Amino acid sequence: MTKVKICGIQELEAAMWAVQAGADAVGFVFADSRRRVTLEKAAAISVSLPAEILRIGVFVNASKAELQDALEKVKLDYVQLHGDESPAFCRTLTLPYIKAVSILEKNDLDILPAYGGEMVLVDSGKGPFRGGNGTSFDWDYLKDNRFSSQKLILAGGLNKENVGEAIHKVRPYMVDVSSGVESGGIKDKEKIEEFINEVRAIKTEIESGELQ
Ligand SMILES: O=C(O)c1ccccc1N[C@@H]1O[C@H](COP(=O)(O)O)[C@@H](O)[C@H]1O
Repeated sequence: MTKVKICGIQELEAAMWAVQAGADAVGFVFADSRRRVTLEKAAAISVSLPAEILRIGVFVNASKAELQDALEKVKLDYVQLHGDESPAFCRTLTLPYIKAVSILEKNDLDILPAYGGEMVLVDSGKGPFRGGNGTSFDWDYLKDNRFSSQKLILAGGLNKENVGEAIHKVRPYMVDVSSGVESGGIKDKEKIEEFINEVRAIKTEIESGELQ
C-alpha cells in the first residue's frame, strides 16, 4: 500500500483536508519558499493532527541545532533535507532524517545509499528552487532499482494524472506531492482528495493483480 504525503501545508484547514482524505503524512516547509511556514504556526497545526499522521519538516542547509529545535517545537517525526547536506553530515545526525536527492540522470541514484537513514527521497533536479518545482524526472531510471535497506519516497511533479504511472514504474514506499494539489499556489481540497483517491485506486489494482 503506497503511502501518501501532502507537502507544503500552511493552514490547519488544508492539513485536515489531507487527513480526512486519507493522507499518511503532511509536510511543513521551513526553507526559503513561498510555502514557508513559521515554527509557531506549524506547531499549532501539528498539535491538532491525529497522532498517527507523520509530521515531516522540510529544510535546506539547516544546522543541527535548527533541525533539533524544529523537531521538538513542531513534534516532527522526520526532517527532510533538500540542500547540500553531505552523506557525512547526514550520518552524524541523531534525529530521524530523510535526505532528498535531485535526479537529473540515472547515475544520480548511485549516491542514495551513502546518505543512510530509514528513508530517502528522490525529486526532480529541474526548476529554480530546491524543491517544490512541480517538475518530474524519468521514472524509468528507477525501474530496476530496489533500495532494500532504505524506503523510497518519490516526489517531483506528481499529480492525479501521472501518479498511477509513477507508482506502476517505481513502486515507491511513499509518494510526495505539493504543486500537484494546488490551485493558484494554494492547497486545493478537491485536488488533494482526487490525488489520494487515485493512489488508493492504484494500490487496489496492484494488489488484485490487475496492474502488472
Ligand atoms: O515545496 C517547496 O516549496 C520546497 C522548497 C524547498 C525544498 C523542498 C520543497 N518541497 C518539496 O519538493 C518536492 C516536490 O514538490 P512538487 O510536488 O514537485 O511541488 C516535495 O518533496 C516537497 O516536499
